[in-house]
Amino acid sequence: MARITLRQLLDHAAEHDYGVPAFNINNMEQALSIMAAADSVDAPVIIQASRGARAYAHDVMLRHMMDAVVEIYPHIPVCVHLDHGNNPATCMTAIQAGFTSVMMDGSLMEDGKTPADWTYNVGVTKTVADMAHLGGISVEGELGVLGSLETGMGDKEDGHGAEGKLSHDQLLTDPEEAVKFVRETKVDALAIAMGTSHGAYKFTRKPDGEILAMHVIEEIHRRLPDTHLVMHGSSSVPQELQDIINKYGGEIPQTWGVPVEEIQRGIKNGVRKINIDTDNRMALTGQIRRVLSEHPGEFDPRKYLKPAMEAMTKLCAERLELFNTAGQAGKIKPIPLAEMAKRYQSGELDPKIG
Ligand SMILES: O=C(CO)COP(=O)(O)O
Ligand SMILES: O=C[C@H](O)COP(=O)(O)O
Ligand SMILES: [Zn+2]
Ligand SMILES: [Zn+2]
Repeated sequence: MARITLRQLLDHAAEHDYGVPAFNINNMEQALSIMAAADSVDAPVIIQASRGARAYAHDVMLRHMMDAVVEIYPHIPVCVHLDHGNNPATCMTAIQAGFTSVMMDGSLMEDGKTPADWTYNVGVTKTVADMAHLGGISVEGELGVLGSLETGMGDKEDGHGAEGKLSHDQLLTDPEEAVKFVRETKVDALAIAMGTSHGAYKFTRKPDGEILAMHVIEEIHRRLPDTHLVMHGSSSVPQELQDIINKYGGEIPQTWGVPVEEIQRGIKNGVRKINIDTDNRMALTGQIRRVLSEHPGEFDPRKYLKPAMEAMTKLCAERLELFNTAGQAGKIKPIPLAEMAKRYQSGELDPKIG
């Protein structure tokens, strides 16, 4: 039994100064690629599924897939997390499907596109935290709206994300409000906005402090040193993956992601969960394009999916190494949900705010 809660995993990461990538999955190939990477470097992992992934794969399939990976790799702690839950019901059904952690993203309304106000966000997030903690399940909240500081636009690319132009204030989490938010909701982890966005088109140039506001993370960490921070939209969009896709018929305009050094700087400042989806999508697509273009007669999916999985495994293993997640799996013994529930009840896991 190696399923672990987000809270236990991030507490361990904070204690030992590392970060944990949260990789998105939609199918078996992605799940197996992540696990092969985690196994190769002895790292715990967070596997997350969005609402879109749940609709694509079906909750029953996801549940059995997660059972399968913990059975295949019993020594690897796996946190199964809901990415961007849009309302309390979505979070509750994820818990029923075996997720050990949920994100209640109250930065946007239920429609996933209208920026929400403070009262709404605190209300839904606290509701989910109160309920989930009774069962020992962890909760991530979000304060601030993800979007580009270059254009003021939210990210619509993945079907969720703010619509219309956002103000600078909305795009940068306010450190004072972050303290209040964590105190009122008792979330286990806090996603913050500081210029990253989902998808491949994050920045039109290599980001500096103007458009990737790492100083906001440092400021929040100073005020909330015991809160686990989450960076969304943290794909690096490596040049070589853009190149390979374009070499084999793709058309990805030149773009920049979040440099790994910036994520490492975040990890020194309380970032414990780093969300990565796009990089893996690109790693898979690059190899599928290459194989189909080099071997146009090929029609056995394994012939292109296997190299695709290898590329994804390589990318995941690199991130696990660079975030210092590697080598930590063997040091963690997952705490059962019932025991986590007792710890929440006792107040032991309440946010520590000075
Ligand atoms: O934040 C993410 C999922 O919640 C994924 O971000 P990327 O699109 O940068 O991979
Ligand atoms: O938002 C985060 C992930 O990139 C998931 O994207 P998705 O909603 O297209 O599954
Ligand atoms: Zn997304
Ligand atoms: Zn996200």
